[in-house]
Amino acid sequence: MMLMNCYNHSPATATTSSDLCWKKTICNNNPYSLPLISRNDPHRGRHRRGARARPNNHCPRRRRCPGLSLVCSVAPPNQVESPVVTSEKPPSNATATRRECFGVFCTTYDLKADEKTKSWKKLINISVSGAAGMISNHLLFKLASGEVFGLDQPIALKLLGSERSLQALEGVAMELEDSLYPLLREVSIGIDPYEVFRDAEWALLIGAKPRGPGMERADLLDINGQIFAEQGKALNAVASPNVKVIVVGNPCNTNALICMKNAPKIPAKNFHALTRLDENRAKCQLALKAGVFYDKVSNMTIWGNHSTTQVPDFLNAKINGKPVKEVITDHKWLEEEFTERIQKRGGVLIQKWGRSSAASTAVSIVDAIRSLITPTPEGDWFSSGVYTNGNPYGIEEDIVFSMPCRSKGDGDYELVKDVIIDDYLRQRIKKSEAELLSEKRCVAHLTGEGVAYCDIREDTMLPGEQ
Ligand SMILES: NC(=O)C1=CN([C@@H]2O[C@H](COP(=O)(O)OP(=O)(O)OC[C@H]3O[C@@H](n4cnc5c(N)ncnc54)[C@H](OP(=O)(O)O)[C@@H]3O)[C@@H](O)[C@H]2O)C=CC1
Ligand SMILES: O=C([O-])CC(=O)C(=O)O
Repeated sequence: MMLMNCYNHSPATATTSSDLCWKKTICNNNPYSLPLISRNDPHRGRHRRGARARPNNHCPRRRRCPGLSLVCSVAPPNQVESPVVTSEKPPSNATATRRECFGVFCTTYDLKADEKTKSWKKLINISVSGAAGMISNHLLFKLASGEVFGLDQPIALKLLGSERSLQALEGVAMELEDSLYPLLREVSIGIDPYEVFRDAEWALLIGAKPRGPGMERADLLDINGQIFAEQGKALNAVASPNVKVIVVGNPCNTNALICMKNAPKIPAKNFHALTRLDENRAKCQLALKAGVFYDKVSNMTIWGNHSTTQVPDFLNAKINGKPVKEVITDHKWLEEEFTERIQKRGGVLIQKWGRSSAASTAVSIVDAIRSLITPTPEGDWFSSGVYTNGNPYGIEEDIVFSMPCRSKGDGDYELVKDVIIDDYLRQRIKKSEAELLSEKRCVAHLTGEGVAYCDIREDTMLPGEQ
């Protein structure tokens, strides 16, 4: 084992030289943000592999907190000017290039020197936004445990928060420290996406503003869209060129589109909007109705938007390898009750639980990742919100739409060709398509496609809204 780094202390927590190392993204206007240095630290002066040497006393340079670099002003939702979509890092972030680490994760080890770990794969970087939120609170521990990427895959977690959540983010990082996960080799926290997304191989974009009382869907699209435009630019500038991006924060399909459009260097195919929770919900309800365990339900597609227009496809789904309609003969239930139950499941849960699905969402993010890194079982598929260009179903191009996918386990996917689309399905797919097209018009100012025009007629809902 090689101990390779220095230790810094937060004024609030510094005790002895061998205590935790506290390095965090800091803000000019935050006096708490300049960490003290332990001059007694025996390891002072020995640096982490790949880290830049610091100025003489090891004090990290002050860095500027960029906040949101908005690509356009927030204008009335029906008339907004188009920004220039650029992949350049805004000048205000110019100094923010140093890698961060947190606490015990500032220590690095030579994995190849240890019998138990020398056969492990190369460490991968996973960036997570909204890392202090409810979903992340479940997800991060699953990632760290090895249940997602495997027990021979060491990981680095790079956690993105904001000024408002920085303390909470430290709490999350402390819990990760205290969990002693063998595979978790690095943790860093920060509020600058240009820092946190650096070299990311996976970006799990969870952070988003929830819709407040009286807020129109168009407002939500604009506010969250700006976050995802900024994060797209940051990914474009600093992430691994083949980074896989899973957008969870709502409205996730259009957020994924915005993110993708602002990251022209990253293949469009690499962007996903999470609809796996909807797929899981649909499998559960079909299993319940058929009186079988839910592992008997396969080929479950969610078509369209992660909203109440989504279409859970009972036509192509199977139970014990048979078409659902042969097993569940109450077709009225399938068309009406089942469909609406899935579309509104999130809202019912909020009524019972008082907050939106967090644990099951985290599980579905795990499922979504695993579906991309393990070969899809023969004959089956999974749902993901992906870019429609070149789709074989006649769905309008240039939107992010949930469709059936298969993967060879290499992180990539292909759309499934052999699905049946009848009039019922087509009509409903069209409705979700129309909704996504109108969402796209509302955010044209964020995708670099001109002046936004917002004509959302029905105020459609996220699954969690009623
Ligand atoms: N696709 C899907 O299937 C599902 C999607 N979701 C969506 O996932 C998202 C996160 O849910 P959850 O973790 O429960 O929510 P939480 O409210 O617990 O956390 C959300 C995080 O988003 C960040 N956030 C809040 N407001 C803003 C803002 N104005 N600008 C930037 N970031 C903000 C906050 O992080 P910070 O303070 O660090 O900025 C916060 O930690 C929501 O958008 C939710 O609707 C939820 C369930 C299912
Ligand atoms: O609406 C929300 O925030 C929650 C959500 O997406 C869901 O439960 O599917």
